[in-house]
Amino acid sequence: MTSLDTSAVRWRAAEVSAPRLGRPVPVIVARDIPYRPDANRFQNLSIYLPVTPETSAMIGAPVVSLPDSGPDPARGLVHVHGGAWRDPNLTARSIEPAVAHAFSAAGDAIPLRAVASLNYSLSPFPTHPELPYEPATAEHPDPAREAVHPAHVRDVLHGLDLLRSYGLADDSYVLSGHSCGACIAFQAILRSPRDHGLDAVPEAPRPAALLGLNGLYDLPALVHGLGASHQHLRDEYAMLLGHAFGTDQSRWPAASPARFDPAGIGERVRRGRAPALVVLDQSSEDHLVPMNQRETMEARLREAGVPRVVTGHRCTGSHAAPWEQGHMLWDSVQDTLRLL
Ligand SMILES: N[C@@H](CC(=O)c1ccccc1NC=O)C(=O)O
Repeated sequence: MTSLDTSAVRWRAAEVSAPRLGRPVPVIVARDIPYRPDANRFQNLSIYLPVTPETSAMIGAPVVSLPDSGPDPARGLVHVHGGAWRDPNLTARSIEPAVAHAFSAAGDAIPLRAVASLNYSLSPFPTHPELPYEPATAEHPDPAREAVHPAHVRDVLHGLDLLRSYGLADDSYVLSGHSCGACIAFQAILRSPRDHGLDAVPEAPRPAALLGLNGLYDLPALVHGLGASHQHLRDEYAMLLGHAFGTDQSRWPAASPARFDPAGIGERVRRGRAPALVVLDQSSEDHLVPMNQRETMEARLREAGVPRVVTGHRCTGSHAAPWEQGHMLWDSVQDTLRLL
């Protein structure tokens, strides 16, 4: 394997903000660290740290590890953004409002030592209002927007492997995902890298918990089981899932976390590859995702014998509100940390 040298990226001082916070919050950040040797523009991740005397001293230094967690079992958050596998305007930066809330407390009150947010290659989006991309007719090919499953989850597994090399250990972090990002996070943890065709990539560090927010888990049901409230989205979902998973719908169930073999999920929990805690939160006012996505996923996890499957109640309002507002995502993470 080609070795990966990410030391060209350096820690910097920056500010992040959230709609409900009166002023920006200072952070230390390393942006867009590539996790593949010949990374496209989305094969990278960003890491945010609270400002402390130790992290301030890192400004200007190359990124070679996560800061030491010290004696306290402070934890990390790793996030996988949404955007229907296709929206180039929805990136790893969508975690910033939640980071602002997380790091707005003073010093010792901050319960996280680091937040990492992953970008990953996207699928074509020919009908995007400002940035349409259709590989067949594109003037300039853009490999970063031509991913088809399992390319998205492979990217995320490579990103988690880079974080492992930086010191991310088993049980040291919560893995969260919003919308399709929840799908990808669950695909990455509830199955092995080998199941996704990655023989050379080790298992991801085990998250202490998985947190799914307004998540997509059952792909066939997004076309054939939307229910009356979301029925009008049927054609849109058929199109976007066709780009992300291929138009052969017989392949969609095997890619759906809510349809993974329960015995296989149970086995991964017993072998210590999947967490004993999963929190699923779905806004009942979400105009893009019906409640049955969470319900089906929850039922499958219970059937698989995951020790604690908890329904979160922080997500309200629109589909994007949890990350746009930041506080819902952060409250969900805090609830999850309290359950550990
Ligand atoms: N602007 C986004 C909206 C979106 O994220 C989305 C749309 C339909 C169903 C699910 C969505 N998000 C899941 O990641 C898009 O249309 O790609």
